[in-house]
Order: sequence, then structure tokens, then C-alpha cells
Amino acid sequence: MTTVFDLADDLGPAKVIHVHVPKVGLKGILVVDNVAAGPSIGGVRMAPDVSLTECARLARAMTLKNAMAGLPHGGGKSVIFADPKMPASEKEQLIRAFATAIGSETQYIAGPDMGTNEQCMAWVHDEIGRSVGLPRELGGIPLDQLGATGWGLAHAVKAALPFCDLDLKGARVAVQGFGSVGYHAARFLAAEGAVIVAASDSRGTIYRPEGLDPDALFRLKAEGKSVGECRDGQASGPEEIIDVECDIWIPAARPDVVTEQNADRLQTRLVAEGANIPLTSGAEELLHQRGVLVLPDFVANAGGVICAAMEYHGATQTAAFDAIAEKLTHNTTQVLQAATEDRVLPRTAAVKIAKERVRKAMATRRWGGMV
Ligand SMILES: NC(=O)C1=CN([C@@H]2O[C@H](COP(=O)(O)OP(=O)(O)OC[C@H]3O[C@@H](n4cnc5c(N)ncnc54)[C@H](OP(=O)(O)O)[C@@H]3O)[C@@H](O)[C@H]2O)C=CC1
Ligand SMILES: O=C(O)CCC(=O)C(=O)O
Repeated sequence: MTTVFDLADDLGPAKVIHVHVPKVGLKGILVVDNVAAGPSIGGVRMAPDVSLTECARLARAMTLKNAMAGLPHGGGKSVIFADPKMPASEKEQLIRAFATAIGSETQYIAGPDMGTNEQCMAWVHDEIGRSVGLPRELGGIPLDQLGATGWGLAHAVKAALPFCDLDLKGARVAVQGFGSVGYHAARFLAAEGAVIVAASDSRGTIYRPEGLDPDALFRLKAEGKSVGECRDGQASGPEEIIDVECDIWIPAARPDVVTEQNADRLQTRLVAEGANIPLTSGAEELLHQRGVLVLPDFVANAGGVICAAMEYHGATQTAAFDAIAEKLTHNTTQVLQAATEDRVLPRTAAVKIAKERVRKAMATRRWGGMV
């Protein structure tokens, strides 16, 4: 059996909490990874097949992401074992019970992630007075609705273009996962001249070399349909998105979708990781050897948490979006320059920068800030 200590190193996790409320069918885990820079921020993920390992890996990604983004926050993440498409009243009960169960852990501020949204954060806030990514009516900046992460991802892609000799005008983009991150990334990139040649969700892939309209696909999703049901284009199974020939491939769904076993199927020049931990480290290494540039998740998808942190500290939407554009452009360039100079993978360069920052923050704290 994997225990959390098998996953631990000098940075964390600081704390792991399992919660169980049989009366409402709640099983959940909170991992507070590192809080040296301040209380941890990270999303609540709801999916039937989450795990302690996934939660701990995602919490570490948040530690690195928040450090890279220069936020006064550590990293944490939580998971709820459930189908997010359950009836709304049951979902509300589950989220409220989870919020109450973790309410005393003030070193964790919950935000939205896969399977949760602004409405869920409003329920958390109502229970424990602490969450980010709130609806506007509660003074929040609705980051999923506005597409904060997609906005950041588009800026990361633009900053990466000179490093892979690409022009955004006419660049062919394939997006795996058409939720909040995937849709908005597609929308912002299409607005700058990129051509969205393919998109997928959990039920299917749609391919159209002449280009798909992200807003039309979004409307289909809003009707409860799959992108594969779009009439303009060639439909196939969800797996087929990996084989689409393109210039920019954007994973925006689950972890480990590209591994050592299928990395050779990707036919692209740039992978911009919108999802958290979508590629295994072995897959990133193989792609690097083939000359494919891979923008690491915790650098490229920081837009959401920057927005969340700025909301928490009272900033306006405009200030948050300006900060995302500035930070994502600067950080992507810094990481890719360091990777080029040191002849290492972008992830290696990025981890070095982020870990140095976390260790410096830990050095200022009693017990490294772990208690
Ligand atoms: N929201 C945010 O601001 C941030 C999110 N992220 C990360 O981005 C990723 C996506 O998050 P988000 O967009 O918020 O999540 P959503 O729940 O809004 O969307 C997830 C999308 O992924 C699709 N999906 C699920 N399984 C598969 C699969 N096997 N193949 C293809 N598509 C699949 C879903 O399909 P269907 O619609 O059919 O269910 C859905 O379209 C996650 O890894 C998350 O941690 C990272 C930073 C910030
Ligand atoms: O919006 C948030 O605060 C959550 C951010 C997050 O979980 C992520 O960046 O993966």
C-alpha cells in the first residue's frame, strides 16, 4: 500500500487529511503540500477515479506553480471521489460536507478544478468563509467563466513561439479536453489567427483541418452534447486527438494522457500543458529528444491561480488579467531561455527555479513553515 510518506521529500507534503462522511457518501482527501510562502491555494477536483497519489502530485504542482508565479501562497489540492455530473442537489450536499470537514484547516484555500466551478466555491464559502474563484455576486472574479487559465496559456504559447520557430497565424491547434481551460485557450488562440483543427472531450474527438469554431463547440457542450457531435467535421473516439497532426497540442483534461507508450503518436511542434501533470516525465523526455518543445504545466497553466490569489487579495478583474499576461510571458521566456542555455528540458529548468524559491521561503520560517 502506498503511504503518503512514500511520496514525501524535503518540500512536503506538510499535511494530509482524509475525510469520510458516510451519511452523504463523501470520501475526500486534502493534501497541503507546502505553506512556507503563505496559506496554500489549490483546486478541489471531483472525479470517480481520483487517488491519494494524484492528489499529492497535484498539490506539489501547486507548490511549484505558486512559487513560479511569485504568489504569497503555498500549494495544496483536494479531491472528492464522486461523479461531478450527479444531480445538483446531491453535489451541493457533498461539497458542503467536504467544506465543513476541512474547514478547520486554515492553511488551505479551495479553488475550482475539474468537476467543480464557481457555484461550488460559493457553497464552500458559505460553509467556512474561505474559498477563491467565487461568482461575481460574492465579489469574486469568476475565473473559469472568464477563462483566466486559457488567457494565460495563450500568452505562454505566444512567448514560446520564437523558441520553436512558429507563427501563431495559421498555426494548427489541437485541444484535448473542452472544458474551462480547453475552450478558453482555443478561443484566445483562434482570436490571434490560430486554426483550431481538432478538439476532444471524454466522449469523442472532432477534426476539421479548415478550422472549428470554439464558440460553436462551447454551445454544443452547454447543451450537454459532446464535441464529437459537431456536424462540421470528422468525428472519432476521444483517444484519436493524440494522432491529429498539428503545430500546437494542448492537453486540457486528465493526468498522464501522454506516456512513454503513446508519445510517439504526437505529431506536433509545441505542447502547451493546460492540464496538470498531463504528460509523464518519460514522455516529456522522449518528445524533447524529438525536438518537440513542451511547456510545463505549472508554468503554462498558472493563469487560474494568479486570478484566484488576486481575487483573495482584493484585486480587480482587469488587474488580474494584466498580471496573468505579464507573468506568463515573463516566466515562459525565463524558463525557455534557461533551458536553452543549460541544454536541459524546460521542466528541469522550471523546477530548479521554483524549488529554489520555495527553499528560500522555507529558510525564513521556523520548521521550514511546515507546521
Ligand atoms: N480551471 C482552471 O482554471 C485550471 C485547470 N487546470 C487543469 O486543467 C485541466 C482541465 O480543467 P478544467 O478545464 O477546469 O476542467 P473541466 O471539468 O472544465 O473540463 C475538463 C474537460 O476534460 C474532458 N475530459 C475528461 N476526460 C477526458 C478524456 N479522457 N479525454 C478527453 N477529454 C476528457 C471533459 O470532457 P466532458 O466535457 O465530456 O466531461 C471536459 O471537457 C485539469 O487538469 C485541471 O487541473 C489547471 C489550472 C487551472
Ligand atoms: O483556481 C484555483 O485557485 C485553483 C488553481 C488550481 O487548482 C490549479 O491551478 O490547478
